[in-house]
Amino acid sequence: MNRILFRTRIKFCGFTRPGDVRLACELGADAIGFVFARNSPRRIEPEEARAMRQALAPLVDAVALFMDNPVDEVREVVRQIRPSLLQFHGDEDDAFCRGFGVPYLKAIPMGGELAQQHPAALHTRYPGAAGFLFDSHSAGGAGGSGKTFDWGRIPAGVQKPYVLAGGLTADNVFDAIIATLPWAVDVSTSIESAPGLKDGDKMRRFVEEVRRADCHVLD
Ligand SMILES: O=C(O)c1ccccc1NCC(=O)[C@H](O)[C@H](O)COP(=O)(O)O
Repeated sequence: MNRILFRTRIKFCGFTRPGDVRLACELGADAIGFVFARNSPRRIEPEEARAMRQALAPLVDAVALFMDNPVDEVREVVRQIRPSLLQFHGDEDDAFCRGFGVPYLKAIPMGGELAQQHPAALHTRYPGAAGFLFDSHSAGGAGGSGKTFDWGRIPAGVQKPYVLAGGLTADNVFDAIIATLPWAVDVSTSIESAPGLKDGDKMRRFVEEVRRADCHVLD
């Protein structure tokens, strides 16, 4: 992909307060993630997510995140929130992920066996995916850990857009973008003061560093 004038998209994930959503949009987020995974400290109910959905600025995507949720739960979120993208972190297969009529991202656990496979295996296993999200958790583990993984493990030759996630911070996102040239970056922990509570200064610094990487001329 030609990176001249490329703009790395930014997804901020795990919101629980409408005011944080408004601020994130003003600061330049392209997508806002709402977590419906069970046992997550950032999990919200569909009713709460509706209020935050209304706080979204125009042209900013709402992403609904799941991890092995029952089909009825996903349906209910889709009905109430109307997300533009779904994100699946569990053992969901392509048929399940495609079954809601909304484009989806499949999270790939970089601590898990899928990470070792040839990219063709990812495409074969998830032909309907709009893209992949490489995150630091192991298979069966939850995201939002604040931990990084070895970016060198991202399979070369992935044909779909991919999102880099896992332990990104304002201090490492410049290097992460230069090293991996992702379509987008996704962050949760490092822009928080506590799980689910976002911090304006941390979000601003993160956006500034992504913009700095986008202005960096590659050799
Ligand atoms: O955020 C969670 O609590 C969560 C729980 C279960 C599955 C996935 C989860 N989050 C996934 C995300 O999209 C995070 O933004 C991504 O893992 C990066 O998180 P972090 O390492 O904290 O920046």
